[in-house]
Amino acid sequence: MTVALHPSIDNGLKQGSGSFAGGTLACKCKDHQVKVGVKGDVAHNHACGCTKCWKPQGATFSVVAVVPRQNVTVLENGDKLQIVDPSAVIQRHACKACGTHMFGRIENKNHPFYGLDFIHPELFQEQGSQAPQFAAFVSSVIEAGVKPEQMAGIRSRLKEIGLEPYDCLSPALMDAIATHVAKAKAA
Ligand SMILES: N[C@@H](CCC(=O)N[C@@H](CS)C(=O)NCC(=O)O)C(=O)O
Ligand SMILES: [Zn+2]
Ligand SMILES: [Zn+2]
Repeated sequence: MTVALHPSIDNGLKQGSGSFAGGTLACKCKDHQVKVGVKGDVAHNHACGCTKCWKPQGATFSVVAVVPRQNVTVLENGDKLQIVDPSAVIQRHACKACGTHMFGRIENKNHPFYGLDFIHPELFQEQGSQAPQFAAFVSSVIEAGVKPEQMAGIRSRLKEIGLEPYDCLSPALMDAIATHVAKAKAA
């Protein structure tokens, strides 16, 4: 049996159009959906295995990407949003009714990723946003109940669909974090 990772990637990656102009994220409620507008395409889209990122029922990974925070606007039913964990680095704004995380925001101005919001591209009503590029925090799925002996199968399935598995972030993002830290230390 094929390992199920996430419904939007289990049948292979759907490549982005390369010219995605942005769109609207909608929560899973049947009515009074929370809607969030996003300008432009996403970046660093990836599968995340951590326990904090929102994933649909039955998924092992979330699919999450970043956009500039100034490109994110709550359009409808913002009164249904609440912050899941105000003490977390990423403040995830979720729909109180259906639990879907609509955007995650970093408020610490000294954080390497300050200025970027985290969103789940599967919630776009439109097609064509950037495809996932890699898998992050892969070992963390064990914290959510995956057995260690399942990990070889999970990593090999991720590679098969074209997502290099990392147990933290991708080298590009780890380099960006280290560069930020080095500059802060030098200042
Ligand atoms: N092993 C931990 C890792 C959590 C973690 O560090 N997640 C990353 C990727 S989303 C992060 O940047 N978290 C910051 C936060 O959740 O606020 C878990 O699965 O809960
Ligand atoms: Zn909802
Ligand atoms: Zn995560």
